[in-house]
Amino acid sequence: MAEPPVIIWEEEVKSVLRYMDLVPRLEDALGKFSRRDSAAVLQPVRTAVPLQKHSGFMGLMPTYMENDGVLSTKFVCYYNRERGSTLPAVQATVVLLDPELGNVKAVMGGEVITAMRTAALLMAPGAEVLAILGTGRQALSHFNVFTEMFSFKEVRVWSRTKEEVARFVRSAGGGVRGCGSAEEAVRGADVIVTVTRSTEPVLFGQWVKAGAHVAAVGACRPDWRELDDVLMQSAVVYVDSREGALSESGDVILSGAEVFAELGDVINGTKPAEREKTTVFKSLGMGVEDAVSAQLAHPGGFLDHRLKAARSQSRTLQVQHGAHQDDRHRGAVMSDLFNPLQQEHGDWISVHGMAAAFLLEYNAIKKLSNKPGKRLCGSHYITVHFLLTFWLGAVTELITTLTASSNTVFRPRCVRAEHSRTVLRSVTVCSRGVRSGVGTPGPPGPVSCNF
Ligand SMILES: NC(=O)C1=CN([C@@H]2O[C@H](COP(=O)(O)OP(=O)(O)OC[C@H]3O[C@@H](n4cnc5c(N)ncnc54)[C@H](O)[C@@H]3O)[C@@H](O)[C@H]2O)C=CC1
Ligand SMILES: O=C([O-])C1=[NH+]CCC1
Repeated sequence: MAEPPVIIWEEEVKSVLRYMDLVPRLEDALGKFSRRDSAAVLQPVRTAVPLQKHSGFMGLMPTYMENDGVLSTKFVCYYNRERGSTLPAVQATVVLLDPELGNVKAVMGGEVITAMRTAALLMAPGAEVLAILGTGRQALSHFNVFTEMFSFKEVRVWSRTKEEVARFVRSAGGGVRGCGSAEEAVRGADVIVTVTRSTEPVLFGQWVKAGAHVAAVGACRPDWRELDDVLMQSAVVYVDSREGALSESGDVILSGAEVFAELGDVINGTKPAEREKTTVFKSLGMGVEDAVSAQLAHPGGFLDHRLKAARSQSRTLQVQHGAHQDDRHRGAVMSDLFNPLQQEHGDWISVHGMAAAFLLEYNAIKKLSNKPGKRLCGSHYITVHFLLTFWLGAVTELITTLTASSNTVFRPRCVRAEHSRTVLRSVTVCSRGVRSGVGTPGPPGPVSCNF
């Protein structure tokens, strides 16, 4: 008998998903998609059911990743709202199924997934000025990921009303310049993100600096536009899916622009990233992006430990969002390395590790001291004590941690959180250097680091 489906609310998804985990998986998924290997990714073009009365669509986005055993679909409703409307433009739910039995395993809030996986595709290392047109949900997720991964000298934002701009500047927590016109925002910008609900162009080629990168995220219907013909025809155009762009993107279809490549082609190295030229990435969103995001966040998935921790109101949330800002990256790296490290009582485990270390040390010193003519005292004793405590402490703590979080009888029931927030911190810092090959913290490589 299949288990009943688990419901995972938006707040839970939010506390589990992090760009550090998402980015490499999206990169992998886009690469697989562009290889058109049906056992890797099977993803038909989104089916859009018109919701005439409400000026919207319901999109159905099924995806099957046979090799990875992932079957999912997203239901997403997206709207062309009236001016001044405060209703959301996008509402989404992701459903994960068991590909063998066909039962629903999890029903998950899809809005955080949609916001994060869309923003995570748009990276621009080396760029100095970022301009965002639009101040809604996607605008904020793009701002968050860009400023988390890169350091822009200037971030500008424009929207249709001063109030919206002011609200965005407030919610972004400073470091953003509100602009009075779209032109003012984009002139001279290295990266421009269009995240509006507009159905007419809001960005014009004559404003765009040569060599800039434009990420066009809105305009997801064949008769909706965000970019004008001049820009579309003069830029090198990248898309997420060729089939998708040719059936859904007004910017591509109505401008007659040629699609140069999919992002996955660039990831696979089969098409170049034309860094010197003006580039447009026309994003429409793909089911496979939702599938890998949902797979990460669902029970039993790679981040299961975080989900459990989030559900039991663990301290994980404090590590992620709270006082320990610098632990955000470390925490993610830690979970990459030792996943699934699941200690809610990390300190409890650390104490056991330390106790084991002291026992070993006691025995070692006793043995040394018992050798005839080799009695330890004074500075020798202190040196041996220090070395043994340090190394044995680190090693035994790690072994205790791994054992306690393993799927064996040695794992105590109470063990649920990510790691000790005090004693294990030294190990966390070390592990970061080991993984990245460098000693200093830093973000991972971006998905489309190519622009
Ligand atoms: N490519 C993708 O994967 C995805 C695309 N989208 C699309 O991104 C766009 C933004 O989505 P959200 O941020 O969720 O919407 P939202 O409603 O939160 O924000 C929309 C923003 O666009 C502005 N806007 C609305 N009409 C405008 C117009 N005529 N001219 C200029 N600005 C206008 C609003 O003032 C607001 O700042 C939508 O078109 C949505 O369909 C959303 C999710 C994923
Ligand atoms: O991929 C997605 O979820 C969407 N694309 C356009 C609106 C929603």
